Amino acid sequence: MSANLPVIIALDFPDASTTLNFVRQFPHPENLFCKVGMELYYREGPAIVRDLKDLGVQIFLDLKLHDIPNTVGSAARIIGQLGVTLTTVHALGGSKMMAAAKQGILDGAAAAGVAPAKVLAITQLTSTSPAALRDEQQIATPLPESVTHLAQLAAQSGLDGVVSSAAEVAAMKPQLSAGFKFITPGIRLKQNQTDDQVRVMTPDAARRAGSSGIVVGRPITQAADPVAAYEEIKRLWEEPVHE
Ligand SMILES: O=c1ccn([C@@H]2O[C@H](COP(=O)(O)O)[C@@H](O)[C@H]2O)c(=O)[nH]1
Repeated sequence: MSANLPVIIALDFPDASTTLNFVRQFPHPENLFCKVGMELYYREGPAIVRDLKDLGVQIFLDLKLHDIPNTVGSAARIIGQLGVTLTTVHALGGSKMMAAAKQGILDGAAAAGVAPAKVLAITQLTSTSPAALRDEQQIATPLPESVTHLAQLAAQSGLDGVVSSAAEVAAMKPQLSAGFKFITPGIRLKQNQTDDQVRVMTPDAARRAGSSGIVVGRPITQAADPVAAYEEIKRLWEEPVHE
């Protein structure tokens, strides 16, 4: 996996046929990196991962596991067999749960003879505002510090990176080792509506902040011309950073 990943398209669609028709409109599906989330996976199961892999698509399976360590470890063992590139657990599940997830992925991958997925910790969802963190979760720590703390916990638990808003990356990156991944959803172009996202950034600002990869759903999937929207976001993401 290179230092900067391609734009990851969130395939938040209700079923396989809608998803595969969407992917097939791209001239080179084999160059795509796509995210399969709960909606699609709960409907279609591992078959959708196989179908996308058959088109050459690289997969981020974003199921955000969050349960007791034994349950997460067992589920991760199954995910590990699928041969996906990235997968997620919630950092708030704790260090034992994260370590169990990582071990489960390694065990599953070894059993299936595939490369193990990198395991990312969800820190604070990009739809969470500082006010919600304080008033709903009753976490008094400021949001960027909470994200940095959870990223350090994820690293100590053996995980490969985190999911956060790009807005937190510049502050936490110096405190984590080289190679640790910062994958950032909540990406919007200036003309896009923010929808339910709160901590948003443009693709070029995310790149300058140090994101390793951006995840983009509705600005591409709901665009009048998804291929053109993808190409524009990719152009901004890949724009050289001038120091
Ligand atoms: O903190 C998080 C973690 C995951 N996501 C996922 O990313 C995409 C974003 O979709 P948009 O349509 O671009 O808003 C979606 O699949 C989420 O489940 C996130 O947004 N924030």
